[in-house]
Parts: sequence; C-alpha cells; structure tokens
Amino acid sequence: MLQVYGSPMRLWLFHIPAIFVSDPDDVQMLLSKNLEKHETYRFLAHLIGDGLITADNYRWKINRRIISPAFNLNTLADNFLKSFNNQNEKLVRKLKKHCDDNKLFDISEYIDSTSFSTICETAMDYKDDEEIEFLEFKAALIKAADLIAERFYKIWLHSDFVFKLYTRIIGMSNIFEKAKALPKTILRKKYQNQRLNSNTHTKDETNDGKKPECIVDILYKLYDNKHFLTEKELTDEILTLIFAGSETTAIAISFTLMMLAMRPDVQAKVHEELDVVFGSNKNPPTAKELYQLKFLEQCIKETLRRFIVVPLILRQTDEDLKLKSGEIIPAGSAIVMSIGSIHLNERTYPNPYTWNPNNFDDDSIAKRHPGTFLPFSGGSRMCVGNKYALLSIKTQLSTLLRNYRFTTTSCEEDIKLKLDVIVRSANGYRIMLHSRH
Ligand code: HEM
Repeated sequence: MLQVYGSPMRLWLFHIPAIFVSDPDDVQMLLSKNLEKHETYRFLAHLIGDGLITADNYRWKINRRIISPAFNLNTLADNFLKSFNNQNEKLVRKLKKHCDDNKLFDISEYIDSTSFSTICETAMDYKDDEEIEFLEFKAALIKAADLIAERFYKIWLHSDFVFKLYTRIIGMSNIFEKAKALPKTILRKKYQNQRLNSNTHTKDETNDGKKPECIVDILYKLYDNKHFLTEKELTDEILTLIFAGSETTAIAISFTLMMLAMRPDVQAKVHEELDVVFGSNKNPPTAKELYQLKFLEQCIKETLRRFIVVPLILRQTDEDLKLKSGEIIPAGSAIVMSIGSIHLNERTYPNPYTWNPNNFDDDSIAKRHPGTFLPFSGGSRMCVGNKYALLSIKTQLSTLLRNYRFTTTSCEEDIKLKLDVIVRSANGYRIMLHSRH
C-alpha cells in the first residue's frame, strides 16, 4: 500500500493511529534520532522486563554500553563459534534419520530447537538441553511470546486489567513467571559466585583463547562490580537476548534452506563454494573459512531482504519531525517504519518478490542506497546481535550444506506468510534431505 500511496502515509495499524514511513532517507533520519519505543513495546516487559528491547532511552544507554562489547567479532569467533559448531554437529546427527528417505518433512522444528539451545549455551552457559526443566522453559517461553503477540493485535487486551483477567481465564496467569524461572535460577547462582570471586577479576581482561565463555561471563570480565548490572537487570538482559535471538535466526535459516531447495541451480553454486573452501576437510568451520563463503552470505542476505523477519519498527515522538518532503510528523505521533516496503520496493530491487542472491553481489550493493537493506534496523538501536546472527546462520547453513543436499516439491508462490510480531511461513518448511557423501 505504501508503494501505491507513497511515504509518509497516515494509517491505522489495527487500532493505533500512526504515520507510516518507508522512504530510506526518512527512515534513516528517524532511526538516527534515537526516538523512544512505541508504548506497545511495554507488553514485552511481562517477559523481558527492562532489557534492551523495552528499556527507555535513559536505561538503554547505560545497558547497551555494557552489553555491546560481548558481541564484537573477536569475541564471537573466540567464544561462540565452538558452541555453534557443537550444536550444529548434534543437528546433523539428528537429521540423519530423514536422509535419503524421499519423504518431505518440516525442518523448522529441528532448526528452532538448535537455535534455542545455541543461544542458551552462548548467553548463560546452559548445556543440558534434554533436561525436563529446559524443555519446560522453552515451552513456556514460546507460549508467553504467543500471548504477547495476541495482546498486541487485540485492542481489548491492551488494558492491564483486562489482560490480567484474560490470562487468568485461559489458565496462563503464571506463564511469564514460568518462562523466567530457569534463567533466574542460573543467573542467581552466577551472580552469587561472581560476588564471591569479584577480587579475582580485573576490568578489561580479554579471553586469552583458552576456554570459551558465555555472554554473562564475558560481561563480568569486562566490568567491575561498581558499574555492573543488578541481578534483576542481568536476568532481564539475558532473557531479552534469548527471546530476540532464537526464533529470528531460526526463521532466517529455515527460509534460506527452503529457497535453496527450490533453486537447485543456486544450491549447486553454494556446494561448489563449500567444496572450494573446505575440500575434503571434515573439521568444523573456522572463522576464516566462514569469512570466505561469500556466495552463501549473498543467499542469507537475500533471504533477510525477501522474508523480512521484523517487518515493522515502531517509535513515538514528543517533538515535531520534518521529513525529506518537508512534511511534518507532529509531536505525539506513533511512527511505523515499514522495512517490508523498503525491501520489496521494485524501484530498488527489480522483481522484488523473486528470491535472487545476485541482489547482494558487490556491484549491486555498491549501486544501492545504504538505507534500502535494514533487516536489523539501523541507528543506535540497531540489533545488538546482528553479527552474532549472521555468524550463527552462516555456520549452521554451511554445516548442513556440507553434509546434505536439499530438495522440495514446493515453489516460491506456495509460501504463505504469517505475521504477528515477526514473520514466519504459515505452511512450514517442507523439504527432503539427500546425502552428499
Ligand atoms: C536474523 C536474526 C535477527 C533479526 C532479523 C533481528 C532483527 C532485529 C531488529 C529489526 C531489531 C530492532 C527492533 C526495534 O527497534 O524495534 C532488533 C533489536 C534487537 N535484537 Fe535482533 N535480530 C536478529 C537476531 C538477534 C540475535 C541473535 C540477538 C541476540 C543474540 C538479537 C538481540 C537483539 C536485541 C537485544 C535488540 C534490541 C537492541 C537495542 O534496542 O539496543 N537479535 N533485532
């Protein structure tokens, strides 16, 4: 609709009167303003408290400075790649039962589960992913996230009183507490140990490459007690990372596999690249090898363009804001930045609904406005996990594709999308697996 009527456009997002913006210059200007999140983000606070996604600007500034260093490229390679590889090897083993049986199956349940275990391991060093307490935690988190999405779209659930009543009627009044129980217990132990051992840590220590560390431990090493998060803040932040980092990456992986299964010509090119980089080497990928997988990276980026995991970014403004056209967004407005309209604009991407990794070759990227590809948002509140996401997606896809070839009977037109807070396939990711060896 934005492509027909242009940007900006005044519209109702369900019940919210909002200004929709999809011009890349305007979106970049708005993202650079560090506007407060729209009030509907507070629905997430039941689950993730005041973590980075929900925090107001004052709290966010302090916590983002503490958390960002855990996501730099060296930290990722030194600490998390080993966990990614361990989880991916388990995944390859689990998938063996589907190999060469020529039956379609939905791969997303395996991918979802691997992404969830991976983020729990890298965030808080939790590895017992077959334990009943872990499975209960996962189930509760999924239910809690569904309930939040339902609240967002049903205006009558916006009132705190009605929502509380509703959760009681449907027997879910303690779902948020259930979803927080396991991380709370783990982090309480870590917090207490840290207080006992605080004298042994010095600020700005770096990992000397011996034992990989989880995000919580990295944060403890980088900060002394005076500047650190409280136990509640730490729990909120870790839950935020688990919530924001598991399903999003899993969806991107599942869609990429689905598209490669539909496009054997593109998949053959990925296999060729993997053969050149890895040859007969059967070891897990290193950061250097992953860096060389340029064509696979194009496929991942094209998936993030075509299947926009987070399609809308909501903010609110308490001052008048002038757009490129001279039009004013009045103070007090809700602003909806439509990443979907930017990624699917045919003036930027010819045939925007066709998945085409060549959209991300060097020449095509160089010709485009930088604000035309924003899967992780932009500005200072850009996704803190973007490098983590790209590395974990690439590690998992390269491992799967070194072992298997994927086919499907579906085509791109068969994919139906389901939108709640994020976008996923409504009809699953049904593929067949074939051995490459
Ligand atoms: C394909 C995967 C991912 C996509 C598409 C994605 C997308 C996004 C987007 C669009 C935002 C901005 C939301 C807004 O402002 O309303 C965001 C924020 C955020 N993401 Fe991601 N994300 C992904 C993976 C991850 C991962 C793996 C993590 C953590 C390990 C993560 C943690 C966060 C956090 C904490 C924020 C809030 C940042 C802040 O406000 O400072 N995300 N993400």
